[in-house]
Amino acid sequence: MPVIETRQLTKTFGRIRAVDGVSLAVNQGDIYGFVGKNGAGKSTLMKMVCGLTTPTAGEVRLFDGPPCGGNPRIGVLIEEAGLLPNLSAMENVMAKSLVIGLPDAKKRCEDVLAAVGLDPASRLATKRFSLGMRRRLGIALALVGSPDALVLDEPFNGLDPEGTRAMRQLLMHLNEASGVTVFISSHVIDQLDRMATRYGIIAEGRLTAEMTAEDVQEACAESLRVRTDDLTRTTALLQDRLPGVRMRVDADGAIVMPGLTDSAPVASVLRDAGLLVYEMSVQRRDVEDYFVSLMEGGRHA
Ligand SMILES: Nc1ncnc2c1ncn2[C@@H]1O[C@H](COP(=O)(O)OP(=O)(O)OP(=O)(O)O)[C@@H](O)[C@H]1O
Repeated sequence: MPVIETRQLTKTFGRIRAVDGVSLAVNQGDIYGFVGKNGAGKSTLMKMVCGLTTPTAGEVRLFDGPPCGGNPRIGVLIEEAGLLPNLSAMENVMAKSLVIGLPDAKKRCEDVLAAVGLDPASRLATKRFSLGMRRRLGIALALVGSPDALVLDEPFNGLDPEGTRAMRQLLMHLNEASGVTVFISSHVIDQLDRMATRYGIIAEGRLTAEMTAEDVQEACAESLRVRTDDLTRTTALLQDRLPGVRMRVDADGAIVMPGLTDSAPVASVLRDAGLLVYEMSVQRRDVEDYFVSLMEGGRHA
């Protein structure tokens, strides 16, 4: 079941089409990594999902129904809305838990602050917080109501590598242990790698690709790359002689066989057929390079 669904969602600011006809579905149990360069439209889409801004066109559906204001089943971190600057971290989460009517609020607030690495006993006003501390508190506020789903816009911004790792682990634990669905944006693919179960790529307001973590693994797996003087014959021959081997053809006419690293059987087929081999190499595509190419607006190869 889709927890979050957008249908042809569009937002324009004057002539800028910040989000341009995006239809995506975040399913129950997904950690959906929403990836795009600065200004690609991630925050604008997430704000529409959370009802913080109205769509110019299209529709948002939450839990298979129309969105209702401030849905308590969804915890949100978008920019820094909601921090009370003169209050401490504990007072901030307590304020939110009173608004949503949490039972046993004090214990829940202490637990959630500890989980994000903030001291519940600290009296420091949030206006004195570093960017990383504000991010942690924002995540605590998103979590305090034990939501079924989280919408997190660039949650790792301002966190150091150790803080990023701890936060990733926390989110993965919530997903695995409690089935919390996570819709998370980032322009740094490294932050989502080995965490996201699915990805959506946004470039200039458009969803240019959607894929599973397995798709990414396959696209970036070690592959044998072969280029000969006759692509059609080579493809037919390899399909015939090496059944079960997956193949794709790259833009330069090379046949790429993901997962195959032993060149001997391929070399022998090509030699017997008298084909001229221009190139035969084992290559591995860098995950970051792959995403950068998709973020530029390229299609999912
Ligand atoms: N309130 C606004 N008024 C005018 N233009 C806006 C407004 N909000 C966003 N935009 C424009 O819409 C486009 C998408 O912006 P958005 O903030 O959604 O991108 P983003 O992918 O979240 O970027 P970042 O990673 O930098 O946060 C950008 O061109 C931005 O300048």
